[in-house]
Amino acid sequence: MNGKAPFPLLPVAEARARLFAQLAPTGTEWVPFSEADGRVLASDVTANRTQPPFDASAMDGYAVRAEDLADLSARLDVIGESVAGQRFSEALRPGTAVRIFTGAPMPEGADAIVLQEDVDRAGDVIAAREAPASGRWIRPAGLDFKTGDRVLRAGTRLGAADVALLASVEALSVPVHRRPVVAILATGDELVRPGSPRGPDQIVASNTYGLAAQVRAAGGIARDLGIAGDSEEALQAAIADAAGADMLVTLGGASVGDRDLVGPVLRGLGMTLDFWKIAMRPGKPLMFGTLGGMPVLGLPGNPVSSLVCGTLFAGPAIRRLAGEPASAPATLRARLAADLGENDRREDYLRASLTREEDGTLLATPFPRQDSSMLALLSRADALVVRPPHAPPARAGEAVDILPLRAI
Ligand SMILES: Nc1nc2c(c(=O)[nH]1)N[C@H]1C(S)=C(S)[C@@H](COP(=O)(O)OP(=O)(O)OC[C@H]3O[C@@H](n4cnc5c(N)ncnc54)[C@H](O)[C@@H]3O)O[C@H]1N2
Ligand code: MOO
Repeated sequence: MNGKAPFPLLPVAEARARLFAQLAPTGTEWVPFSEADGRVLASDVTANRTQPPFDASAMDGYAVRAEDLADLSARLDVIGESVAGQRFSEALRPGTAVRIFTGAPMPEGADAIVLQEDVDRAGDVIAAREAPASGRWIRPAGLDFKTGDRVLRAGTRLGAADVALLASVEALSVPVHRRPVVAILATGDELVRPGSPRGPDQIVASNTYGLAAQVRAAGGIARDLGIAGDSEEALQAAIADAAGADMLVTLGGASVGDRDLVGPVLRGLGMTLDFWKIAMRPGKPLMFGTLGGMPVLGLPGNPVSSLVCGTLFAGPAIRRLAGEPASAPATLRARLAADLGENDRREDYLRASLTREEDGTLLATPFPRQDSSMLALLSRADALVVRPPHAPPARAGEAVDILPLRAI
């Protein structure tokens, strides 16, 4: 040690709060409801109709007056039929029943359904084996929603059920946030695109593609700015191509080496630096600032560091730009399958596999190697085990927070 105090590192949660503080959702556009899945609502949606629009049967059977069947020796005359799409137009008189099917309107005067399985029918006369209570198997008008009900909230990312609901409430077009355009710039003289000729000391660039996948998963549009060499001129020219994007993500050149020029060049172009270096492993050299109002996130170049920072910062930032609420990725609880040593001052995100015990408990096995260059290991990981700064040694069996990386 040279005796100097270590460079202060910003806690992960504080870094994310500072990032969110600079992000505003994109503007609004209208899309047909049928193309709205994956988009984020810019306004609440209210129902333009009532569902069901009438009291409806929930079962196939007979619409009756419950009081007529209080005595099971009663016989009821079947006087007609109500089907979905065509109601029985008369009212039910005492001592009568109407054949009815699921979803069909209840005839006036009927207050219960008796299931067809509970009925003996001879010609047009029925006897019930079960006495239905008043209201049984009836869906009252408006059970699902009524005209004017708020059925979806602004900030909701629309899924399959939501799109079906939009159809049902006849919200024929809906206001959604524009998909944020995220410019991605890889940096480094050593990098070449996959499939391109390369020299013996060159590396295939991979981070752009992982980041682009994360951008799309978060609802954004990835704009690939290519690879800039490690010179001020190359970086300046490439950064100019980010004009008009909603966010710029740079990859690599974020650390302290002589060729780590991304921060200095951005600051030279007028970027206001918000933070650089956070208490996280991998991902310590993460940088964030704003350039002419555009948020700029500088991710470290190590492939695992890039993608873990993408998961923890870029993804949530893009979701926020796309109109979702500001929130950290959700963690789950799991039990450790192995002992872990004491942690240092950086919040640790350990690549791990997941299995389930017989009772359903998740069991996380951190990989023995955690080098932030090892993409094959990240691809094999099911989750990241989160270890707070200065966590004491942990024993196998202890509960820990995990961040799932794939559906479990
Ligand atoms: N003296 C110190 N050295 C380093 C420190 C430090 O604090 N002091 N921090 C280390 C940490 S932690 C990280 S993380 C790295 C990150 O450095 P950079 O962001 O400057 O990344 P590069 O040097 O540009 O690249 C690192 C590594 O990753 C490869 N790389 C870069 N971009 C891509 C890409 N688009 N696709 C695939 N691979 C990429 C690059 O070739 C290097 O091998 O710094 C440590 N050093
Ligand atoms: O943060 Mo670096 O990502 O430890 O390798």
